[in-house]
Amino acid sequence: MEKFEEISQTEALSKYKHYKHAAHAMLAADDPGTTFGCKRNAVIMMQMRFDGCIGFVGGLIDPEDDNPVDGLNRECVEEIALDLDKVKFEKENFLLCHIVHDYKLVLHFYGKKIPLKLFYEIEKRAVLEAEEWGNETLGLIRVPLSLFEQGDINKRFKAFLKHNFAGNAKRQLLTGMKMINVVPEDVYNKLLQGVDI
Ligand SMILES: O=c1[nH]cnc2c1ncn2[C@H]1C[C@H](O)[C@@H](COP(=O)(O)OP(=O)(O)O)O1
Repeated sequence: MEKFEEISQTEALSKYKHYKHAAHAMLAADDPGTTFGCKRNAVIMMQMRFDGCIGFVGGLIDPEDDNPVDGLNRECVEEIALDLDKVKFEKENFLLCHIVHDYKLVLHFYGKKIPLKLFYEIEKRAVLEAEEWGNETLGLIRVPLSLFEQGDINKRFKAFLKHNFAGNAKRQLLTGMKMINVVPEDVYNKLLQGVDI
């Protein structure tokens, strides 16, 4: 079983520089819309990967990169044709770092919120322009964040979490959405009812 340990990014980039490093990122936006009468709250972008798992955009970075965020931006251009003049990940968008010693792998995670209009533009551009579309990236997915008003209120989100996730993407999702306040705290707590982080 893979064991993901949280580690500071500084330690990961010094002591474990010789490991493989990957960087992935969460893009999110507030969404005032409704789906079958339920408020959507927000959208988070994930992708269906070539291996059938769900993950975030990003990938392995070159050892020559000064900082993982440079490799991340390059992967975002390849996978979703991200227009870096409009949205670019910066060092300040760093959220979490995990290490898996068995695989000599470090996973850096970033996240930021953007306006909904821009989120939609990124989705459309990815299909038309991304070099890796249909290859590494089989499709973009919006994480369902709507709640029912009664009963099994977080049924949709819990069903989503039953998919297979790449690496520690599920943990990145649950932790990252809290760190960048993707939804208000009360909505976050309801979404996570009965969910193990
Ligand atoms: O979204 C993710 N979150 C955490 N770890 C992930 C995610 N997606 C993949 N991974 C893991 C799986 C692999 O061990 C490495 C490298 O990932 P990948 O994106 O496949 O890298 P390349 O596209 O091959 O450069 O991270």
